[in-house]
Amino acid sequence: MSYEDIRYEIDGPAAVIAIDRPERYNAFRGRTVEELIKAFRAAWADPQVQAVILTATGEKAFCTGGDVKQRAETGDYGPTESGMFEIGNLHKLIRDIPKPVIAAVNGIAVGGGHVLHVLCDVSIASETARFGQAGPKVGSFDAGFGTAYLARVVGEKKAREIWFWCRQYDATEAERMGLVNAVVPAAELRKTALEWAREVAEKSPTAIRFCKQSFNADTDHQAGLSNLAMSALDLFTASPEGLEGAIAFAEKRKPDFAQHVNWH
Ligand SMILES: CC(C)(COP(=O)(O)OP(=O)(O)OC[C@H]1O[C@@H](n2cnc3c(N)ncnc32)[C@H](O)[C@@H]1OP(=O)(O)O)[C@@H](O)C(=O)NCCC(=O)NCCSC(=O)c1cc(O)c2ccccc2c1O
Repeated sequence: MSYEDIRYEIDGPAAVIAIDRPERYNAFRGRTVEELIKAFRAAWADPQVQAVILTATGEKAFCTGGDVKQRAETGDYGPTESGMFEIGNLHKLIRDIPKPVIAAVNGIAVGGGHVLHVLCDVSIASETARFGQAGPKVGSFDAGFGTAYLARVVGEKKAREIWFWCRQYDATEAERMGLVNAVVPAAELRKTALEWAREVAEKSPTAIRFCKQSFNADTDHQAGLSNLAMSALDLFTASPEGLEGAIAFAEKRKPDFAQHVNWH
């Protein structure tokens, strides 16, 4: 399978999936999401693969969510083979693949990119990583799992702070709030993620599968919430208020949301 926006390789018992758009801080467009889905499905089907590592190329960014420049240009996240923007299906796949998914967060994880690492089973961060949500700054919101599951991870108060204030948190703060499992020097990130993959690969795959499905069962109702949020997002990101956020980002200016205040 050939990929343009990601890299896929097998390293020992692990499939390493890396988002490869460093010039856009590894933001995803529709094609990126489609390729990630293909890669996760390939990893699911491959009996040699006992764990998946999700990471990205370069030292700056893990993933900065939706490609805001693309959205400012075309009003959407660009063309795909299927004709659909399947981010909701990618979220479900990361949860449903019956193998542990390890996020190796090599840089900034923001917006929809932050949601991706939150959905992974465990997250290992480089000391240089930064974390946060950005939707309300750019006229978007990656709700569903992005809000409800985050609240399960860090608690309601912290999740609301993260979403409403759109601040950034360094790796030490992320570890303190239970958002990541370990923090390592940048140069040791891939080695550490592979060590975790090798260690978990020695365990019973069937026990792991049942454990993962059992953890998921408790929050699977959030998939319905995610469907609803994605439908709402389709409408909101194409609205004048949504577009103002994306266009302001592309024009490197502060968005003017004041004209859209409407509490009725
Ligand atoms: C991530 C930053 C905080 C980094 O700031 P910093 O100052 O370190 O770096 P720069 O701002 O100079 O960025 C360097 C370079 O990268 C480009 N870039 C960064 N992020 C993106 C991006 N998301 N899309 C496109 N390009 C990006 C940036 O323009 C610079 O390029 P130059 O050519 O100018 O050098 C900061 O960059 C930042 O705040 N980025 C935006 C983060 C963001 O708003 N992300 C999108 C949130 S919305 C979202 O993720 C989303 C998710 C979904 O699942 C959806 C589902 C359905 C519909 C919509 C969805 C959706 O919108």
